[in-house]
Amino acid sequence: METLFAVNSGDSSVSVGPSQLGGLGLFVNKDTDGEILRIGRQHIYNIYTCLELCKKLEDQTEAPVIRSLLGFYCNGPPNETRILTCYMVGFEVLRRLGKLEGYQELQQYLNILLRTEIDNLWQDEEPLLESYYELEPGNSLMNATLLEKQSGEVEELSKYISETWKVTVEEHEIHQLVAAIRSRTLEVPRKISDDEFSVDITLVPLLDFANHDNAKQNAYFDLDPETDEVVLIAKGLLSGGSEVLISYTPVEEMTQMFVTYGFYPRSDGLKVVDVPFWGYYHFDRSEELAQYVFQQRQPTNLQFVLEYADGQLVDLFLNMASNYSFAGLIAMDDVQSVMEKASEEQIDGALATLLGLVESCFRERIERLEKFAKFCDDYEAENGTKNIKQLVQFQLELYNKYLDKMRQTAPQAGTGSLYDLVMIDGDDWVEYRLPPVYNFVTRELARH
Ligand SMILES: C[S@@+](CC[C@H](N)C(=O)[O-])C[C@H]1O[C@@H](n2cnc3c(N)ncnc32)[C@H](O)[C@@H]1O
Repeated sequence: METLFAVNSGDSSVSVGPSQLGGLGLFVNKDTDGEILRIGRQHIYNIYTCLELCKKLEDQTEAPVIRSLLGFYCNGPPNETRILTCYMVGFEVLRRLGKLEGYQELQQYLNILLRTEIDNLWQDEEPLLESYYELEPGNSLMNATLLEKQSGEVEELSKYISETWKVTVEEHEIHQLVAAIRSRTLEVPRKISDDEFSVDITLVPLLDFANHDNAKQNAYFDLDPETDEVVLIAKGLLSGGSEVLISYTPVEEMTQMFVTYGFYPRSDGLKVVDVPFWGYYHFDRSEELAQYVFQQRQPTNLQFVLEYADGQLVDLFLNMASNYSFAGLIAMDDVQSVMEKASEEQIDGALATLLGLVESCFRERIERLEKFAKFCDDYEAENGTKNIKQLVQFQLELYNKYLDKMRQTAPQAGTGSLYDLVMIDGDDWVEYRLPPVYNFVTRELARH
C-alpha cells in the first residue's frame, strides 16, 4: 500500500477504505480545501506512458511480450482501451516471467486490477447472458458484452500466452483485467497546444479509488498543464474523514453505467435509459413500422429520462425530442413531410398510440422478465451470485413505473395529460438526452 500512496506528490493525506457505496473508496484524512492529490505522469497508465515503460523494460524475450500481444489482440480498428488492456495483460505476463523485478509500483497496481470486484456482466456465464438475450434481444450494450464473450478471444489470448511464453494467465484473470480496466479508466485531458486539448483513456492509481456520485460530487480531476500532473481538486471544504466523490459522467445512461461499472446509480437527480422498441416489440404492423423507422434513420430505441429521489425511481418521461420514429403512425411518407403536414391532433394521436404500444410492450416484457428473475434465482442458488439480476431488477422497476404513470396520468390525445409523460422539446428534461443507441449489432449475434 505504501507504494500506492507514494504516487501522490501533493502534501495532502488521503486513505483508501471501505465505502458505504460498496467496495473501497478514497477518503481525506483531514479537512481539505482545494487540491487533494497530485499524480505525476510517470505514475499513470495510458497508451503513451505504457509505451515509454515498455521501452524501459527492454524485454529481450525471443517473442517480445508486449509487441507480440499487441499484434495478436489489437489488430482490429484502433481502440485505446483495448490497447491499454493489452499492455496490462503484457505486463502481467512479464511479471510471471520474472521480468518485473524492480517495478514494485506496477506490480502493486496489477494486484489491484486483479483483485478489484466489478459486479457487471463480465463475471456472468455465457449461458445466462444468452438466455437473457432470447428475452430482450435489442439491448445493444448488453449484447456487446455477450458478443465479446462469444468471440472466444479471451480464451485464444490465454492460449496464445501459454503457448508462446509457457506461463499461465487464466481466462478468468484476463476477464478480470478487462473489466477492472474499463471500470477504472478516466478520460484525462492532454494539452496539444496552447489552446487545444485531447483526452487520453488513463488509469490513475490512487485517484481511481474515488467513487462516483453525481448528486454528492465533491471533487473533480483535471490536468495541470504546467507540470503534466493529474490533480484531484475538492469543490469546497471537505471535512476530515469524508469520502471523495467524483463524477464519471455528467449524464448517466443506466445500462452503460451497469455494463461499464457494475452498478445502477441511484443518487438524487435525473438519469437516462435507452430502451429498444421498434423492431423488438411485435404487434400488428410492427414489421412495416420498424422498416419505416430504419429507412427514415430514426432511433429504434426510446429514451426515458428518470428521476430518482432517496434512492427510488420516483418519476419518468419519454423523451421524444428530435425522435420522429412515431411519424409512421401518421403516414408512411418521409419524416420531414409527415411532420410538416401533420396537424397537432394527428401528432398527439400518434404519440398517444405510441404510449399505448409501449404500455403493451412493457406488460409483455414484465411477464417474461419475472420468469427470468426466478430462473436467475435458481441458477444463482447452484452457481453463485449473478450480476445480470441487477439488470433484470432495474428493468422491472422501470417498466412497472411506466405502467404506474400510465395509470395515474391516463394520457389522452387532445389533453395536457399526454405531456405529463412525453417530452418533446423546450424543457429542462430534454437536456438529459444522449445520442440514441442503434441496435443493429444484434443481427450478428449467434443464437444458441
Ligand atoms: C474507479 S473504481 C472506484 C473504486 C472501487 N470502489 C474499488 O473498490 O476499487 C469504480 C468502481 O467503483 C464502484 N463504484 C463507484 N461508484 C459507485 C457507486 N456510486 N455505487 C456503487 N458502486 C460504485 C463500482 O464497482 C465501479 O466499477
